[in-house]
Amino acid sequence: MGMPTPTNQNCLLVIFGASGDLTKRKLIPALYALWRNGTLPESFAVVGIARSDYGDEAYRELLYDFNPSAYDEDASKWAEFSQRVHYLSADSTKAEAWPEIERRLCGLSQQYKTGDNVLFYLSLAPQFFEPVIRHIGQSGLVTEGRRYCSLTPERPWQRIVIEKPFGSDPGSAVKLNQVLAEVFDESAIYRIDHYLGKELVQNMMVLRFANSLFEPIWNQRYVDHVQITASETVGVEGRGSYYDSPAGGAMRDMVQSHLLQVLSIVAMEPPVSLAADDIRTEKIKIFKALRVPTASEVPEIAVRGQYGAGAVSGVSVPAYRDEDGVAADSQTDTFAAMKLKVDTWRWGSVPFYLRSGKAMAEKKTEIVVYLKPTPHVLFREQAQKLKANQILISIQPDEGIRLRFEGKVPGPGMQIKDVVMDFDYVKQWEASPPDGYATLLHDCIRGDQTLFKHRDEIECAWDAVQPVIDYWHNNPQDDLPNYNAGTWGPSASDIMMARDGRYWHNF
Ligand SMILES: NC(=O)C1=CN([C@@H]2O[C@H](COP(=O)(O)OP(=O)(O)OC[C@H]3O[C@@H](n4cnc5c(N)ncnc54)[C@H](OP(=O)(O)O)[C@@H]3O)[C@@H](O)[C@H]2O)C=CC1
Ligand SMILES: O=C1O[C@H](COP(=O)(O)O)[C@@H](O)[C@H](O)[C@H]1O
Repeated sequence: MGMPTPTNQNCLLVIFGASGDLTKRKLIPALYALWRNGTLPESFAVVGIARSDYGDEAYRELLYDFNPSAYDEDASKWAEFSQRVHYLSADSTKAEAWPEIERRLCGLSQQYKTGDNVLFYLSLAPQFFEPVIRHIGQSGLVTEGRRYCSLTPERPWQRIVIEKPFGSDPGSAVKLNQVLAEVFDESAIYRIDHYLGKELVQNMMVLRFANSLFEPIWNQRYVDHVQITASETVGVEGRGSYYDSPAGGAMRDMVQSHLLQVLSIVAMEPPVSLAADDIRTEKIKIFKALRVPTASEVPEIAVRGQYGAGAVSGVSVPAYRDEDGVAADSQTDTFAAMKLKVDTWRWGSVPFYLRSGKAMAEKKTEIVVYLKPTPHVLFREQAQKLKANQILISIQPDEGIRLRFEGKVPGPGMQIKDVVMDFDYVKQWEASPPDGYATLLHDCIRGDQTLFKHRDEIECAWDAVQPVIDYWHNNPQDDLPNYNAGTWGPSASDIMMARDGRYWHNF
């Protein structure tokens, strides 16, 4: 974790799914950014594998043309970097493709002197994870005795990065973990969650553990509740058939993965050190402490939404059910909200409210910690107007941390109004936050698992949300769609908060 530092670890990066959106939009630009700031190893090369038919040069052109703005105005820099990027047309899910894959990887590792260090990146649809992992295991690329990750340059390593979705329910996640464990040691498995690469998520650790200001109040004695929101203005944007499949929906796509990860960092105990294992140990405890709801509790603690037609920032958006690949009577949740309890000494009865939705009024990802009122209200005449103190961590956009508290209005008398103290990331550092994929890829290459999910985190996260998913599956909702595109989601989610005497942070 932390600022990228030069690494002396050689590495051949093998991307499966190299013609896809993620590779073109995120992975190659992130590698280029790392190369530009000198944080890639000297001996480094990329080989992309997919079925589409390209030669090396045509593939480089494909990458550049997809996203020219990611590669500077200085075309010579891209030309220099891209010489390290190669392409192999092969169907990695098929055994017959593997002799050629092995031959090519061996050739490139000799050419670039990367030795036996290989980073496999599965940028594929989830149905291809298992066959490709098995083929990697059967190849000569991961051999017995080398299935570990090592920080010493002399000892070769092979690691695997696996993209989301990590399973679609507890059973499939356990199965995928088993298949991975047959080939790789846990210390060589990098389950990526791009939210953990976001600067303000990482800054949460610093906020909590490098300051004496926050930690003393970070508990059930002072915290009333915590809200974690990830609202998006986009709809499903061409991913309708995936999103509307049994593996899709906001609860699986966002809450089970990203939002629970964020929650674990908000809720964890201080680790004994910054070592990856120590941090992950504390996160795992939080995942184990998530209270698993019963079916009868679901209507009280969870809300499902689906958007109908509307407008986002003045632009018309069709109803979810009118998107390509979506069933006309779809029950899929494009919005999900859930109240969770973390059964630990620190958090007692403090509720954590999570919500995420597509086609909403605004794009924002934030954590808001609401503090309890003072034990005694001295300003009785204004008691009704006093607002809860809030610690707001804005993950994106407008990255920063804002404290909201009560202040005196200037002039005679004692008028009180809430004021904001603002740490604005861009103003403070005079730079935009780096892209999370650069941080995460760099960590994979240097062997730091801090920002990657352990198998236990994934399995417990599924356990916590599965009762809600099952309840929704067994109880179709006849009021869908129940929110218009461009709004803050279904009224049921406000009602869930109002039942607890609370409201969502919407400004
Ligand atoms: N795109 C994004 O922003 C994000 C994506 N992800 C995850 O990353 C992974 C990749 O996503 P994305 O790039 O969007 O997906 P795409 O559909 O754009 O790309 C998938 C890749 O898989 C290859 N592929 C398709 N069918 C087969 C097949 N039968 N056998 C072998 N290869 C096949 C395709 O190449 P070809 O047809 O040439 O073989 C292509 O390179 C997914 O798990 C996704 O959930 C996660 C976060 C964000
Ligand atoms: O993983 C995913 O994340 C994106 C949202 O990511 P963000 O960085 O823009 O907040 C979401 O659109 C997508 O559905 C989901 O799979």
